Amino acid sequence: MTNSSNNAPVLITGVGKRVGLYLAQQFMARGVPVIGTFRTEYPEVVELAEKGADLYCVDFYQDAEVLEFIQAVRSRYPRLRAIIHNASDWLKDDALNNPGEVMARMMQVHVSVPYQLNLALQDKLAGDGIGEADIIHLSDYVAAKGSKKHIAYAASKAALDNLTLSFAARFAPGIKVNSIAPALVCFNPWDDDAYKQKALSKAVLPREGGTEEVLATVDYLMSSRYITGRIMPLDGGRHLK
Ligand SMILES: NC(=O)C1=CN([C@@H]2O[C@H](COP(=O)(O)OP(=O)(O)OC[C@H]3O[C@@H](n4cnc5c(N)ncnc54)[C@H](OP(=O)(O)O)[C@@H]3O)[C@@H](O)[C@H]2O)C=CC1
Ligand SMILES: Nc1nc2c(c(=O)[nH]1)N=C([C@H](O)[C@@H](O)CO)CN2
Repeated sequence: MTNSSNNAPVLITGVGKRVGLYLAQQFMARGVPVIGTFRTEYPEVVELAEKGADLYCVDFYQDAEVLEFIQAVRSRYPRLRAIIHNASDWLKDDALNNPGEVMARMMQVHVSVPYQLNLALQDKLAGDGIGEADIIHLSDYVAAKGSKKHIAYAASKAALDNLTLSFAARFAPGIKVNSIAPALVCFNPWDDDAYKQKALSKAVLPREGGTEEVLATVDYLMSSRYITGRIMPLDGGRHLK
């Protein structure tokens, strides 16, 4: 479990809801400073800021906002303990009646922004010892399998996993870089029973993994000093069916 030993903050993208919000809340509860990005200012975002999180409203589809965020972090923080790239837009291929725009958005939020943040903040992350700092990419089981209705999304998550390989090699030995590839963490409010039963039936462990499992995997990776360049499955045994 990551506590506030040297008090360097953890940077988490997409803290407005669900996984990102849970990770931010849990790190804050441990006394670990949190830098977070959000797009929509939900009440939970306001609450997180009131508890001391340093939050920035950043739409990753706006390049200027991304660059402004990078400059703000670089000017305010001498060190970072970790960067957790959680922000994600789960667009179907027919979402915008413009496949080119869908692909552009998927590559922007899941690949270009993590790429820019990793390069721009590497010197803030570099630890003194071996593997003392972390970059964690939230990927997806479908990066390796594909998806019939989220082709662009799955391709962008596969590209994100390729960033894991490249940055792990480039940033060693000070910084570990790994992906977490969940299958089913948590359903969305609009998911009906038929969808839920179909999704649950795809794994030999038929359940939602839960945000707690994502945090446990984050903690495992951050406590390691010997795992890098790996895609950590979190999928209930999807590959066994
Ligand atoms: N939930 C699951 O079962 C699974 C999740 N994953 C992955 O785990 C991670 C967390 O999942 P989950 O919590 O469900 O994700 P959600 O889709 O619920 O939340 C993603 C967050 O990213 C933000 N975001 C989306 N687009 C942008 C953008 N253009 N600029 C800035 N922020 C943006 C959203 O902001 P806003 O609220 O304003 O839209 C939202 O707060 C994601 O990377 C996801 O792909 C993988 C497999 C399964
Ligand atoms: N950004 C998001 N990515 C994904 C989500 C989500 O809600 N937001 N949900 C899934 C599903 O859980 C899918 O894996 C099974 O229903 C995948 N990615």
